[in-house]
Amino acid sequence: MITLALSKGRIFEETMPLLEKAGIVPTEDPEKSRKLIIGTNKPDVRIIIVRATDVPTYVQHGAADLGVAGKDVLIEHSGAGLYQPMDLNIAKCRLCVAAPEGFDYQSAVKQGARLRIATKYVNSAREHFANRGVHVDLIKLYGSMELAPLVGLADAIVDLVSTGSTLRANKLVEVEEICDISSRLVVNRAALKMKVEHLQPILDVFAQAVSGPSSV
Ligand SMILES: Nc1ncnc2c1ncn2[C@@H]1O[C@H](COP(=O)(O)OP(=O)(O)OP(=O)(O)O)[C@@H](O)[C@H]1O
Ligand SMILES: O=P(O)(O)OC[C@H]1O[C@H](OP(=O)(O)OP(=O)(O)O)[C@H](O)[C@@H]1O
Repeated sequence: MITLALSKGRIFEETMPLLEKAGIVPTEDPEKSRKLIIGTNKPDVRIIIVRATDVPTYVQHGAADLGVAGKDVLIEHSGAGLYQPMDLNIAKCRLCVAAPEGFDYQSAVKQGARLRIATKYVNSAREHFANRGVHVDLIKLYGSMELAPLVGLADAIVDLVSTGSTLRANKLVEVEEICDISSRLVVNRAALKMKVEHLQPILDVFAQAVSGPSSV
């Protein structure tokens, strides 16, 4: 049995076309079903539905053989045992520093101000500000980071931006880009060795599907 860990929403939706190219079709839609283990048309392949941030944990511990996780999630996850064979080029966005429209971030940085930064991405944020020599107090949040500067919890945030509409809706502007983000396939190293006959064909089809629309 091969177990694939996916999160509901964009990761599931954007992974589906790649799975279909591998001839794998889920028997249920996780948006409609409350089931957390979903079968597929292949009796030896199942999909487990987990939180996006939990995908690396399930794969690391071998509860899933492989999974799809954002680079943002993988940077924050600490743990060995994960093999990252490919960038699937899905769920694309960027990790940014954003601040309220009226806040002169660059001047504050130049003046050496100590900034309060709200984020879910503390490892990425710590590294980014350390590289820039910016003094920060990091405030860990689990979502809705855009709210923090609006209510005085933080001076700025580190969050994902795609269209920019969430920032605009909350009168925030991007002041620095940290890195591009996309989702990666992650594979349990032990599973790769022990289940290579089952896993390798799936990995091969994923690789072909990612490399171009003309491939099968
Ligand atoms: N607006 C966006 N556009 C494109 N990709 C995004 C966007 N927001 C997040 N992503 C990517 O999709 C992944 C999954 O995001 P999703 O919103 O489904 O989960 P989450 O709410 O971030 O995680 P969790 O449920 O564990 O808190 C993220 O880890 C990121 O790589
Ligand atoms: O630039 P945009 O296109 O507006 O996208 C950016 C938003 O997308 C992500 O949130 P998401 O939609 O995943 O909601 P969540 O944080 O509640 O999961 C991210 O945390 C931003 O809030």
